[in-house]
Amino acid sequence: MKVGVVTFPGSLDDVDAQRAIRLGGNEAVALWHGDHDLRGVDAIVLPGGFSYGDYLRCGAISRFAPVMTEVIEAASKGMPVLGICNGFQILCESHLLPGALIRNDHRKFACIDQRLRIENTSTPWTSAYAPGEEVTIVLKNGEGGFIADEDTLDRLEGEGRVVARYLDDNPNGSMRAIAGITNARGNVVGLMPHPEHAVEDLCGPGTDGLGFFTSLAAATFA
Ligand SMILES: NC(=O)CC[C@H](N)C(=O)O
Repeated sequence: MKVGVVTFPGSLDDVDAQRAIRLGGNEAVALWHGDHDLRGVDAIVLPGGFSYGDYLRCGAISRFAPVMTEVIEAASKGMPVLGICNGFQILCESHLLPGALIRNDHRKFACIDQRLRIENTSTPWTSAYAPGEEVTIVLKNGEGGFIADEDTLDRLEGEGRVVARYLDDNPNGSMRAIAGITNARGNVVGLMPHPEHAVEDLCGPGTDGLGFFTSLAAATFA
């Protein structure tokens, strides 16, 4: 599978995402925020970082990058898209996912190894996990508090669209301890923690994040 990773000005984790994609058995393709085509990729990762310096709100300017027109169109046709942290913020700003990410409730940047439960294993990004599997991956954000109105939260829960939930302490005040969600079709996933930083034993908290990238290699979709 060819997986494009979009680099925006201020992206930080694009190279780590490319490496994780390769370790997961896929080919990584570098895409630039100013691109007008997706170079034949089968899936897309919007990586973490501080795109456009987080000005206005995290992800608010990136949403208008030229490449996002193509990403939004491809996502609406079913292409798998994973937004990690800043990428999750961009997906919410683009309205590919509901809700918003706001400043952490404790007002500090959080950087920790975070325990999560994977609750939806039917997406192309999470099928390698067992339902309810508990994993530990890195979390690092300043605006990671997931919020949505009660109806939206109930719909996400009712339709099984909460992909991952925080265990132990809620690190940023996210409503219902939500760490990741998917769209109604299940192809677009936003995740606040960083699976691409937990793919090798040499560094980080083990390899629990690798499943996000091996899932994709095994996925078949229309
Ligand atoms: N690690 C990240 O992608 C951080 C995203 C964003 N800059 C924040 O602080 O919330």
